[in-house]
Amino acid sequence: MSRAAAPAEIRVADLTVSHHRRPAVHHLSGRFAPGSLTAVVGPNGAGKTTLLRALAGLHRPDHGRIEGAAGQVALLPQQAALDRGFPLDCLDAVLFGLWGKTGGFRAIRPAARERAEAALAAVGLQGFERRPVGSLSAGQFQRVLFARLLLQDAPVILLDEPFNALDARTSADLLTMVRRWHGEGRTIIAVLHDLELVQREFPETLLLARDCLGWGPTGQVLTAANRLRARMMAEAWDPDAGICARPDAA
Ligand SMILES: Nc1ncnc2c1ncn2[C@@H]1O[C@H](COP(=O)(O)OP(=O)(O)OP(=O)(O)O)[C@@H](O)[C@H]1O
Repeated sequence: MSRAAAPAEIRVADLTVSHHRRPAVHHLSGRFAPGSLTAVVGPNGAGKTTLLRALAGLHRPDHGRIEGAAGQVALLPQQAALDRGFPLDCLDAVLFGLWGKTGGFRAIRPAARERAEAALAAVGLQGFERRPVGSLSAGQFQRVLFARLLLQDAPVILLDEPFNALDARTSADLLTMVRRWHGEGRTIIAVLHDLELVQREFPETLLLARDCLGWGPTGQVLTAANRLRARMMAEAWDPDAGICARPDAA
């Protein structure tokens, strides 16, 4: 591992997370081992983003517990969830990753600025420091967000659809960074839709369709039967279901 502390095990116990009291993640229990590389897959609306946000401490569970995640997580949000309309240049967007630690740009030290410049260079964006983020292509912006993760140097990295809508070259470069982080002993949890990529690169998989349909070695989770079940549960999704509709729920 480079500089980050070794990750702790993350344990999820009977976790339910809701939007407007309707569960998006329902009674999930399991563990992410330190240094594991896990794909979170499932149909649209399965609760994948909600789970990542809960792990990052951005969405409070209404039932159950998350242990071991607090203070060691960095999150790459979905690009679609980000507003690129405000006037921010690439260097400041990377430095924004330190916001929680510094409390504002005035407190940014020259050493942090140098590390942010080095992070931009590491993702192939040397010379982009003063470019407004609003002027970047989707791929360039994703590189900026990866530079921010580099600067954050967290033991646990959460990635929400990190390769969505990227060209082959950008995806390959960013996948190389994910492999490197994994090689450094960090815990990586990534929401993905490309099941071929998952089968090739991710040893562990959590298959979610609000309820957990499988969590463990990818080959054992991504069976044809489990994938069919996930699709059927997505089709059966009832937006008006009450909280904790599962009959055997505690
Ligand atoms: N802010 C919100 N307000 C109300 N409902 C929400 C909100 N965010 C998510 N939901 C609902 O919670 C459920 C899970 O959404 P979530 O975004 O976690 O799914 P997902 O698996 O990440 O989907 P996708 O693959 O489409 O990104 C969906 O039914 C969604 O409509």
